[in-house]
Amino acid sequence: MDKIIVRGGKALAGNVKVSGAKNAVLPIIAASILAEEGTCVISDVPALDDVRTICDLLKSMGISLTYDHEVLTIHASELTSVEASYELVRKMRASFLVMGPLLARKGQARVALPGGCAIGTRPIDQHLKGFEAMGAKIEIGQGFIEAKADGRLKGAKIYLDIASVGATENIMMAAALAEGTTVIENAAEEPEIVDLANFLNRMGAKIRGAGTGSIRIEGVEKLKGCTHCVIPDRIEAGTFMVAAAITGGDVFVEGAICDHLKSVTAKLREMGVEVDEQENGIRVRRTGPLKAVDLKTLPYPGFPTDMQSQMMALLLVSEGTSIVTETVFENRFMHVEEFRRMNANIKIEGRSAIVEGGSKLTGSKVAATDLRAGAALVLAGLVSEGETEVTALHHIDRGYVNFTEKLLALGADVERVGPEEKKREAVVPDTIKVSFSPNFA
Ligand SMILES: CC(=O)N[C@H]1[C@@H](OP(=O)(O)OP(=O)(O)OC[C@H]2O[C@@H](n3ccc(=O)[nH]c3=O)[C@H](O)[C@@H]2O)O[C@H](CO)[C@@H](O)[C@@H]1O
Ligand SMILES: C=C(OP(=O)(O)O)C(=O)O
Repeated sequence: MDKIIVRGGKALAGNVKVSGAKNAVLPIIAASILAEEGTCVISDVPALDDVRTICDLLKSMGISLTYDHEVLTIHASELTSVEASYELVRKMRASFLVMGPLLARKGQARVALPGGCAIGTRPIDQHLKGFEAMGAKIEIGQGFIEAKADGRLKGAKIYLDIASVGATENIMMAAALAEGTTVIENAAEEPEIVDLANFLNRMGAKIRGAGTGSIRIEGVEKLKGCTHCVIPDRIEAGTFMVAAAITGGDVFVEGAICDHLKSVTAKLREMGVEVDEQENGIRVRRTGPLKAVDLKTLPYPGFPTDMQSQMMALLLVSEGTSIVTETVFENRFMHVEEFRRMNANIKIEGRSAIVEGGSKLTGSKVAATDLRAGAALVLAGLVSEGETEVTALHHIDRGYVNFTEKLLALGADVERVGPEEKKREAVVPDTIKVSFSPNFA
């Protein structure tokens, strides 16, 4: 079993380059299924386990893919199967995003039920409601969801009860090939939705309003391959912003898009951290003490749930009491128990965690309970006394490219050890560009 070993006490300094966004690239790869002709060439594709999983899923459907220097080439015309297996959907819930494209292109799809995960039950009722409104018949049985359309899907007006990111994406992809116009109201507004809409429009779709609560999609008859560059990962960027702040460091997060990180920037500034928004990235510096602040997770442009645990690590070393309220996922406080092993003083009251700052964190053996929790434990380790060992790294590998190598290059005392590490073939070049051989072929 691999582990990350962190020895606390080093202030991070230097330049770190942000990789392409996991949550943008996954729906984009799913959307490539819609291309009946031509090739999709997607650049800045991060070498993540989740990317491998969705590529394996497309391969299992007869689609061929190649990956070289962060460029993924997809030939989706060869689509032969409309099924997504339990093994692949179980590994990663975003696999469910193939349902909309399959249904739109082939008129049918059979996708394993995604189920819940550590952070919540995560139902898919809004996705299904959208497909049904477009005329699909949905059946659930034997652990699968089967959807069938009689001919093309029909454009519809769909109001989402929750501004779900995944439902907005799945419906948008399905509607791209539907007959007539679809309007999604109370749509999610995340930057990843905009990136997906840009990709679809390059394929020939007619989508307007992505990034607002109302998206209008005029269905077209055919979509074809295109080229696209994925947006930088705002959550990875935010994680390194916190790494700079927690260690009292000075880090330039290269490639971070300031607009995508406004809520994180605002909270860091409230805490007394210097954040300098530049054209090609964000510089984060901290010289003084940190003030406690309250925060509440919300859909974009609110504070992202995917930054909640990293921010909690930072609040642990601030002066005073902070209240962190999680409104997006009902069970996203699993990291609290792990932080407590490091001497953190946190109380949970319903959907809020009362974080007492100022305790001296001590290194300990802890386990990642989800992707962001794993990153947050490493961040806490950077300022803990002694050695912290973080296990269950498969969570971190889902969403961070070369996490330890990037921290190491910023001066952290961190190493990854174990049998998996040997297989990863990671190289750490001067510039910390990706350096991974995922071998998708
Ligand atoms: C691959 C990807 O992009 N993952 C992101 C995406 O997940 P994901 O797309 O799964 O998140 P959603 O926006 O759908 O979920 C938000 C809330 O809506 C609920 N819900 C969702 C769909 C539905 O049909 N019914 C329903 O009740 C969920 O249980 C959750 O409580 O957005 C989340 C919220 O920003 C992020 O934390 C995830 O990192
Ligand atoms: C919750 C996350 O991802 P997913 O939706 O893929 O589980 C995340 O990226 O923090």
